[in-house]
Amino acid sequence: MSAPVVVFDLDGTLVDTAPDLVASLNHAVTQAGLAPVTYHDLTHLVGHGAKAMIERTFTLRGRPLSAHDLDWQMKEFVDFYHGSMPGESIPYPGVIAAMDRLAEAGYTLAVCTNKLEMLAKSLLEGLALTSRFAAITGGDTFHVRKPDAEHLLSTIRLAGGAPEKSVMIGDSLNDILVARNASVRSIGVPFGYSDVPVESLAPDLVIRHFNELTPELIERLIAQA
Ligand SMILES: O=C(O)COP(=O)(O)O
Ligand SMILES: [Mg+2]
Repeated sequence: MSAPVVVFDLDGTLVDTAPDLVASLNHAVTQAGLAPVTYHDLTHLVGHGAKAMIERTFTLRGRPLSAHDLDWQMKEFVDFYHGSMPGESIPYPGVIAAMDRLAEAGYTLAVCTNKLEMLAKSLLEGLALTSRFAAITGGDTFHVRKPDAEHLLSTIRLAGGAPEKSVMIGDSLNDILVARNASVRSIGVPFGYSDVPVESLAPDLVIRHFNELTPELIERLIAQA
């Protein structure tokens, strides 16, 4: 019988990556003459991977972006971001202790992010978190990514778990949608980068702080499935 699996979104859920995302995005777009973006802009830019974040920035600034320039921007962004890791990114308050509690209770942990897998793995390595996860998947690991159910289902499968005994924890629409599409229970967190209140995304549950994330909470959520 497989252990319950708790799947974490990365940006805005497991780790506060905003300062480094803003710095790396601005490193790229300001070279094309765009005015830098702010932390506040990020809530409208993050969640669909680096390519979408760059495209959205050019749209925000009313500037065209050719396929060639997008490739150049992606290289500038990825090289700068990868080179600066782990930078100022820090795990959210209480999440390390929560993962300790879940692991001690025999739970399996995984990461399912739309960040490029290479960047996600490099960041988690830089934060010495890699060994905690049975699976780490990015927006480019499979042929689909969140909110496509297959991204989450494949992550759970890779972690050796079962969807009906899994919970997805995330900060944005893609996370709650991917869980719903995969018939997996979902927990929303309000401190990430969503452009709407996480409650409005109708997760199965909202926790205000990772101190609330306990094996008992997960058991209750899975039992309701
Ligand atoms: O890279 C992004 O757009 C963010 O991805 P995530 O919130 O799924 O971790
Ligand atoms: Mg997120």
